[in-house]
Amino acid sequence: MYVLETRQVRKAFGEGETQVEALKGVDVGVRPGEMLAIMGRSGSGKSTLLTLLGGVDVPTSGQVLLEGKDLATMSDDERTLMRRQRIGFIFQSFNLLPILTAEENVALPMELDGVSAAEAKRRAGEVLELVGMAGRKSHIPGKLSGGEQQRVAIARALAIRPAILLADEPTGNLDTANSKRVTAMLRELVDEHQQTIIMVTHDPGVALMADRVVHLLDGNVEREEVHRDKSPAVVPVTSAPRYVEARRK
Ligand SMILES: Nc1ncnc2c1ncn2[C@@H]1O[C@H](COP(=O)(O)OP(=O)(O)OP(=O)(O)O)[C@@H](O)[C@H]1O
Repeated sequence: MYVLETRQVRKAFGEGETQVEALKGVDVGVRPGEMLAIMGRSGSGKSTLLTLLGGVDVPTSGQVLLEGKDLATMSDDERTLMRRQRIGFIFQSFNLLPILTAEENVALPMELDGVSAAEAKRRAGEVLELVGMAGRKSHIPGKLSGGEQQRVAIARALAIRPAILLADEPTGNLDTANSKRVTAMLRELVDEHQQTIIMVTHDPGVALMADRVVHLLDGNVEREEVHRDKSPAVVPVTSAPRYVEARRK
């Protein structure tokens, strides 16, 4: 059972001779408490796929199902609400407001969503603690390292307790040390809090931390690598290799 999945998703941009088919019939899904990485060279369709998975855009054909419900059957308002309440987004650029403290950056979207200031502050404290930033909650982004800023952005995304965290190149702007710290933290969210994560990455080291990696090529799934099998029917085999590479039919 997948929390979020695509079924034969196609996405075309433009018309006629200038039409680009960014996705050509993609099936991917993420299981509860699984970390799925999406890789592929530039232009292979990764960002387009993430946009569809997050309900920011709709496919030309095929389905995107969140907990079994087809996003295309929702009205724009319903889809926006679903996105605000069920999906957390993080990006390569941290998108923090420079004049607000870490705590205020995390609390603000909740307050805009109608949560009281006191409750937003309480929840901000909780998620900043979760990402190891409780000690720096009064700092403005300019006083934080890139890795710390990304952790604040992750806290902001987690504040709504999202069913899925979607990450577009979360380590793309970070040096190696910070990239490792942020990736380890995402892994911890999966292992200790069963957070479900889908992340697009170019970095094979980051992808190695995922349970599964889907490789896209020219708008199709090229292959899938399983590092840790999170399917319910798995029987542990002690002699199994560290990961199994399965070519798709
Ligand atoms: N809004 C759009 N209008 C027209 N073409 C688009 C649009 N968005 C994406 N495309 C095209 O769809 C294809 C897939 O793009 P996409 O951004 O999903 O790839 P990507 O794998 O994320 O690339 P990158 O790693 O460079 O971000 C590309 O050929 C791109 O030019």
